[in-house]
Amino acid sequence: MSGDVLGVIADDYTGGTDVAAALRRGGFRVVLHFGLPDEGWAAPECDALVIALKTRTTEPDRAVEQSLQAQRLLAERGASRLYFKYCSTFDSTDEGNIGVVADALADATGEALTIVCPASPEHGRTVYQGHLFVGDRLLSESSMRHHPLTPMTDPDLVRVLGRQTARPVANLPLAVVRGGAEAVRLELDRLRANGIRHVVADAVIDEDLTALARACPDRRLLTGGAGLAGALGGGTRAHADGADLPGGPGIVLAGSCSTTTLTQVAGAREQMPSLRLRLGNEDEAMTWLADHARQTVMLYASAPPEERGGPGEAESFEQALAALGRRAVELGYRRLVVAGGETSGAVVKALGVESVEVTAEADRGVPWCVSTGEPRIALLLKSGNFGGRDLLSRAARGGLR
Ligand SMILES: Nc1ncnc2c1ncn2[C@@H]1O[C@H](COP(=O)(O)OP(=O)(O)OP(=O)(O)O)[C@@H](O)[C@H]1O
Ligand SMILES: O=C(O)[C@@H](O)C(=O)CO
Repeated sequence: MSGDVLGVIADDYTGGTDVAAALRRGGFRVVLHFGLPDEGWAAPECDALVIALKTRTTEPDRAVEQSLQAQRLLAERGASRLYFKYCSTFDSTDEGNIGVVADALADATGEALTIVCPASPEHGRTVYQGHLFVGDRLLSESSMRHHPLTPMTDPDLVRVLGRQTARPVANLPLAVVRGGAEAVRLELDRLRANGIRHVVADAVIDEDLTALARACPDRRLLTGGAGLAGALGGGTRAHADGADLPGGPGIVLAGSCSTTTLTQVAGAREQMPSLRLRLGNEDEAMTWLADHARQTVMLYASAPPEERGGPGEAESFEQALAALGRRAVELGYRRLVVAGGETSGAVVKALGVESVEVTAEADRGVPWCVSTGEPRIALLLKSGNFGGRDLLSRAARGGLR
């Protein structure tokens, strides 16, 4: 692989598929790798190479180390520009990891100033006066304030990031963004001359992201959600059609307990045989799966708060769903729909899938990923908060948008 490749480092697996989908929509041919590739990995020909890590909630030092390793691997594979993708709800804590990783990547790429732009208008994430909104609520008034690992209780991203880095942070106001690419470029030059390292950019509609992207054609490092990444391609949609998915029945494995996923699980239960996984019925679930192996089915652990086990059970559910995923492939399933970021990480690891080609989306930000190795497996890894009510049932049958 050679030439002008965009390198992307995502801080979780479903975030990796989200940014890959946005890039594909923006006209890039995208290859996605789950976890750090081996040194000798020969990346397939592509315009954007995404390495999805699981660094969102790890120790900051570990997140930095892995991100730097990914940066080096991407640079060696022709990536002249780098994009650091984190959550559109800026999931992080005062200890990290967005600030520390962005600093390390800026130092490694020799970039003096970075854009910080989690806005994804298509998902209702907008930034105004440096404040992040989820729909019509400030971040701190959204359900993210109750997130178990990264509770977001401060909507002012200049302040939030200021606690994660010792380097100066400033806001790029919407008035400047609306002035267009040249106005943005001049203001970024001024901020850089004043020693600013991180610029939290306001963006409310897709055109704001386009202006930001146009202002930064040569920046070696940009950071943000899927929205800004998608804008980098200029939206030519050159690679945005169709998907050649393997046939046969599909299987849904749901471990996300978000409100969106619970609604989707309820929808899928009306459409296909399903079994709820509880700790203790794993063997029964394996037998049930084998008995239904010619049908499109769903196995789910997803449950509302009052029916959930404690946090100590989360890992057990992930492992149980991962084992069921592996068994499903042995039984001949070639389309797997997985709900939840952590759950997706466990399933992907159990399957041994590393590199995938990113193809058409089943819903906004939820693309089909087809393994490049054998057997050819199609995976739909769904972020907890993404997708309409019918997504799981539709996707299990190979549906596209
Ligand atoms: N009934 C249950 N009781 C306790 N924990 C559960 C139960 N069902 C699922 N879990 C766990 O809840 C966690 C859900 O996290 P996961 O990242 O998969 O979903 P999410 O947070 O909704 O997705 P995303 O990170 O994409 O927004 C997993 O660790 C899963 O094993
Ligand atoms: O940016 C988002 O909201 C998603 O891609 C994500 O990172 C979910 O974990």
